[in-house]
Amino acid sequence: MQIDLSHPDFYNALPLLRQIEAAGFEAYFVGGSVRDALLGLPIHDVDIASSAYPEEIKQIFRKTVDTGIQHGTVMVLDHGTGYEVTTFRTESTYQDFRRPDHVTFVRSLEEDLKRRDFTVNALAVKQDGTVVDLFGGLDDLAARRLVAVGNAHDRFHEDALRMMRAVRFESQLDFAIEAQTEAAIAENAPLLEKISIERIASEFTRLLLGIARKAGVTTFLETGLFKYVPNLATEEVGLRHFASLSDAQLPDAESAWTLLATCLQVDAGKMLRDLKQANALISHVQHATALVGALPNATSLQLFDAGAEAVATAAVVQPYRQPDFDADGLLARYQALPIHSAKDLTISGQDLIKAGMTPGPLLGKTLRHLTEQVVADAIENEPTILLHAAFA
Ligand SMILES: Nc1ccn([C@@H]2O[C@H](COP(=O)(O)OP(=O)(O)OP(=O)(O)O)[C@@H](O)[C@H]2O)c(=O)n1
Repeated sequence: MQIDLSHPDFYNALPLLRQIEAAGFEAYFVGGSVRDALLGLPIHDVDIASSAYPEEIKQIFRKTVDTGIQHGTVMVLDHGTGYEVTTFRTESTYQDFRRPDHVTFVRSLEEDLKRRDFTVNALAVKQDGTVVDLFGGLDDLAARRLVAVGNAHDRFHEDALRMMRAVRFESQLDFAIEAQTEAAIAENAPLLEKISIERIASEFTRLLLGIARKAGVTTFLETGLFKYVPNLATEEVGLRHFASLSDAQLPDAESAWTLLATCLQVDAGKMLRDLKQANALISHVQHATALVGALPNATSLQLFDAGAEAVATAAVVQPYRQPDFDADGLLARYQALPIHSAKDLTISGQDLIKAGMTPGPLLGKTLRHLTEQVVADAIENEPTILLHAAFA
């Protein structure tokens, strides 16, 4: 089987593979880019695996950076682009079920491929485009099947995150997880407790954004993986409800978490803080969740307080909960608000002080009160009217 390597990400890296070969070593494209190219999907980073040891790679190329040399990865700089070249390796002791404690470099491609997670991720491509398929990955790709390489229990004991990767790939690629692999996930699900929350949450977010979200969430439930994720462990009913909604793909993490939080009826802020998500995401989802909870009869003030981003997210999310919801109408209502920020008031705190108000809590309260009245269209956003209302 040959693969077309005309995609610029592969094509531009071909001289590197040739140079490694010319020095007497093997070099292949491996991992997700090979899988995605064969599926006709856009590819991201190309990974190169080689029989050359890191020190040998550094001798072959003039410009290199030691990005992860203890794990065998050296970045080769070529015309301003960096390519990660990783030495074939095996991992021998796996005490924390997360990262290999000990990496052993090997010269054999087979040794390297057999420690990878799934057969579709264990394909290698030579510089002439020949696909090396030692574990049936091509058949599994064609059948859209996710199968652990070798013994599934061993693969999940080596790295328990792979169980989350399985449900993520199920959703992202619309693959089915093969029965023995799925049974091994159900059996080993408690190992997830050893994995950092950030890594679990990152895979879960990708699951939420996949094209087969319903299937991914269902397997996440059926295998019991959910029991080992903070805040989701007690939410089986809400997760089932979530899985029953429209399967249309969600556009971004904000809408995904907002839809989930409203289905689970949990405090979105707490859930996302516990899952160690970024503050910007937490704040966005908190506002959007509050608004979605108030729809379809949200007041102008609720729209104003939610803000543009959260209103846009609510307009995306609500139709999943209520298919006949008028999302455009919601956006139009927001656009039609007299102001969109307290800064849009035609007077400022300084103006109130100049007019005789003492700086302090009353000033803030007054500005808020004026904002509320303008948003509700009770008074006009006009300086003399606002000043009059402030001292009324
Ligand atoms: N827990 C893991 C992570 C990665 N891999 C192997 O390392 C490759 C690269 O991993 P990564 O870049 O994390 O994921 P991809 O499979 O490339 O998928 P994506 O780019 O969609 O994350 C995988 O294809 C797989 O062969 C693995 O065996 N076990």
